[in-house]
Amino acid sequence: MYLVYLLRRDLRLSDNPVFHALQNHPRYTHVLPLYIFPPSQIEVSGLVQSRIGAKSPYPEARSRIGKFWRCGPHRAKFLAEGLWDLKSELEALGSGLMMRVGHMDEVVRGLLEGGFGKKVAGVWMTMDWASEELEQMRDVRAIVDKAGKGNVEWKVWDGEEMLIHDNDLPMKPDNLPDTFTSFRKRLGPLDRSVRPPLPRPASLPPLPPSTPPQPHPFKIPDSLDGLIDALQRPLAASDLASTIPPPIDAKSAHPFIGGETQAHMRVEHLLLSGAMSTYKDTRNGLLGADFSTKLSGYLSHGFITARQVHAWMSAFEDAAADQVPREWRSLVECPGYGQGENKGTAAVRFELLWRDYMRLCMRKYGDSLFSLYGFRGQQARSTNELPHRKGKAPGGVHPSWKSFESARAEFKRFQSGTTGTGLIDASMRELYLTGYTSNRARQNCASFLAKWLGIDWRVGAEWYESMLVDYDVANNWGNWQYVAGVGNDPRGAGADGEAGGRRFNPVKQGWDYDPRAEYVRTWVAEMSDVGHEGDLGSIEVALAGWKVHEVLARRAGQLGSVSGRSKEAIERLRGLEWVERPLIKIDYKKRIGRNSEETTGAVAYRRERPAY
Ligand SMILES: Cc1cc2nc3c(=O)[nH]c(=O)nc-3n(C[C@H](O)[C@H](O)[C@H](O)COP(=O)(O)OP(=O)(O)OC[C@H]3O[C@@H](n4cnc5c(N)ncnc54)[C@H](O)[C@@H]3O)c2cc1C
Repeated sequence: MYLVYLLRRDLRLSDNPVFHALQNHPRYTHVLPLYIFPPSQIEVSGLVQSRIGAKSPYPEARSRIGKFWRCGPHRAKFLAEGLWDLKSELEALGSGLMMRVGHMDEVVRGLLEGGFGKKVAGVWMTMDWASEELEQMRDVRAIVDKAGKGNVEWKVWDGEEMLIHDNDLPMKPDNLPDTFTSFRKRLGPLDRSVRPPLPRPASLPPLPPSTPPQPHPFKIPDSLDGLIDALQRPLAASDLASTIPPPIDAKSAHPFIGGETQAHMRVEHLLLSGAMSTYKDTRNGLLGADFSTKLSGYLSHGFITARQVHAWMSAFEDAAADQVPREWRSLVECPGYGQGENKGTAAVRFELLWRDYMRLCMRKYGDSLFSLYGFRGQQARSTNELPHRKGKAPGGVHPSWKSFESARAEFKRFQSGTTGTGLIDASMRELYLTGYTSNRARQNCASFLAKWLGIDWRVGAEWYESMLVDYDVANNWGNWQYVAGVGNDPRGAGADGEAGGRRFNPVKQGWDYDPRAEYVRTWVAEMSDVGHEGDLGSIEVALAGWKVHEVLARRAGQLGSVSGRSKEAIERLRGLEWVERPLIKIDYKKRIGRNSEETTGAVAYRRERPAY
């Protein structure tokens, strides 16, 4: 009796309910773990066999509005690494992983009607609440019912990807409060509500003795490098690559390899190095690998679960060394070991709850996750608020979003990091080049696009979907909505500002979080020398390029006080189109200390307009 286990975002052995249940299973003699590349979500044409005339039968996997690749090169690589890791871990247990291309229901039909004959007695998968994934599940179920003729067990397991299990929530997802704070308050102390993770299986049933081949025209590569190449090759030609000058000496904040093994190593590193304990103080950082956990990519692909992170932090806090993998025993020597929850571990849990909350919002609001007026639009409709009639969009959101069509050129400059606003440009270039950018930078970029440029925020969300290594349906679209003022942010759609609600002033945020313009200098090659000596005038230029003339004029009589390198770097900016003509000039004046503008010490800020 064979079982087919369809994997999606549960690409791990430990804390996996299906693998857990399959140890010594009485019914299934053979199990086929199967990963299917969905051609609408990831471009599969690179997996076509290189024969003359061979062509992918599927349309390109592009986004709805901006027509970007839905899965860009960074995530494609991270996914391939994770699949390869899972494959070798499964092989070590006497099992394996089969990879295929196609619509999930087609592949399952092929196995039930052809490949395995009548030997398949079960098809299992884990739950995923995103709308495309729900549809996939419905389609597979229909095939199992039809082709299985009642003889095939169909089972959908809880994916266990939440920190708090559904059954332990004090409310049903339909009654989820519309603010995170109310949700958090209703949960009570976490320790009682997080279930322990499931152990890694010690053994698994073997693969079926033979597995049907991948149908023509596709071929699954037999090496990790081959798989990465096949997934990245079709994505290669991008006109942005020629627009973004390569940064000098920039190091990715996300140099990590995909997969469960690496995910565990990352948690080990965070605990051993103390980075988990200092997280609260460092989390708004912009540069380096350890200012935040960088667990998002591992969580998004299901290489690790939130409750594993919680459990390992708890083991560290409670001096329960037997609860962590054996190799981590040097944990006992780390500062903070056995001293209970600290500021850092509490803050990580808090963020993991945000993750749960975004998932629950997706369940509550379904497809309005992707609609222009978002959750607020749906809330307004359900309360019979019909503000459109009064010339307003639902929930107080300003209605005049520019469409992608009408704002193509502006969007291109946003994408390529040539807006003229330093923090935004650095982040957009970092995203394109590495697949990662910090939460602080994401908030600013989303606010810049949606609230300052007034462009349809969904195009930004699509671009993030394409570029992010850690793309996650609920987190990405939910956070974009939140910042755009159409999601569950109580201050999101107030009266302030033309586009409605709270918005970040990216120049002020630059001064607050990148006060020496190191982040801008790292990613914006044209700015690499601007401000490197820490003089405030050139930092001002790095953060708000259009200030170049003002700063040079201010210094006309005192240029001797600025070194040649800094002065030349600023002067070189004068001819640059995107510096001279920024997309928008956002006002912010820093109050200059008494000692002169060259002071780099403590500074006071004056708000020119509401900024957060
Ligand atoms: C516009 C925008 C788009 C985003 N898109 C994504 C996305 O596609 N995938 C994604 O995982 N996160 C997304 N986030 C949330 C957040 O920016 C990332 O989770 C975080 O930057 C990842 O880095 P980290 O793992 O070091 O996070 P840490 O700061 O170390 O946080 C720990 C974990 O908590 C969770 N988390 C942290 N912040 C949030 C948040 N605001 N909402 C939900 N969960 C959170 C993540 O799982 C993260 O790994 C987005 C945020 C914004 C503002």
